[in-house]
Amino acid sequence: MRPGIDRPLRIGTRQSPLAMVQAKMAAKAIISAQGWRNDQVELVPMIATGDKIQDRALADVGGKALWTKELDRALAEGEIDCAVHSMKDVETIRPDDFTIAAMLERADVHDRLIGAKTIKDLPEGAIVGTASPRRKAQLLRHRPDLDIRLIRGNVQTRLKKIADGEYNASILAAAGLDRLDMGDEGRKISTGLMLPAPSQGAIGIETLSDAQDVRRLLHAISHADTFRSVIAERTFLAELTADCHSPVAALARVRANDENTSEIELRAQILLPDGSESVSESIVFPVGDVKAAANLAGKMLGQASAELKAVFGR
Ligand SMILES: NCc1[nH]cc(CCC(=O)O)c1CC(=O)O
Repeated sequence: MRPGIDRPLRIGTRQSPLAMVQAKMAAKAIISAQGWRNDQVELVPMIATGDKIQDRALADVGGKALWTKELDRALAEGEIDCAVHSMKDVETIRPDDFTIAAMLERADVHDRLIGAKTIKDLPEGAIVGTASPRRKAQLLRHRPDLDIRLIRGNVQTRLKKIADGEYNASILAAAGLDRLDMGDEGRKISTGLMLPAPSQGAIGIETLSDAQDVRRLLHAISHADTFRSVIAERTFLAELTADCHSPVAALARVRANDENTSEIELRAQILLPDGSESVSESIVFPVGDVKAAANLAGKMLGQASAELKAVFGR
């Protein structure tokens, strides 16, 4: 049975509005690359554990696995042929029998501030809602006076909480807002002020390592520069042994150098959770130099205080 030919290709996704849009983007890319009819693919929406928990920071409950566990099970048991993920929510270390076979071209990597024009413009002591240790630490680094409080829920819920005055402001990924047709919401925060999370803005599609036919379908739609950049960011993250408690930012991009060969620029930041210390570095290395991103992590930890090292278990 060839998926897509003898039966529909089953694409697993979370059920949240953002996940559904992203899965449809992946489906569309496969359909157009193969010249298929719409009914040759089928979306299989599933509820992730993380979607049911709204009152605690996910980092305190079980981290990124909350987003992938149910889809992982469905993939392993053959209920779906592939799973679409926000790469930002995918653990750095994945089961060996799974392969991230494609990434769609990365969207806007920036974070957006909702509820104020700039971080500077926020009133003294303003309440900013976020569940991200990275955004919290970065905000406090610029504005130690801010009152950072936990906010959960999907994008629509968060916007409502700000409109209702429960929070003065919040920060959301531009990619998610744009994909939900809420591109007018908020103001872009520069990457110099707020470097994004590793993998932000990237959509990945995972399948079983031995599913050669599905891997071929996915390979045909993969955006090579996005793939390389995100792998560099994830290599950096893995070397830090960071988890979702850890305030870490990383952003890579592929660019051409003077000799017209491709190189990767990787910028990264690690912080203490209260923003009182941060180490920022960047490197440029040839595409294919897989060790370089890992080396950057070692170099940055070398510059960190004992307290900051301890955040990464050193
Ligand atoms: N952690 C939740 C999450 N995972 C991916 C996105 C946005 C889409 C993306 O980064 O690709 C978001 C929401 C947010 O951070 O605002």
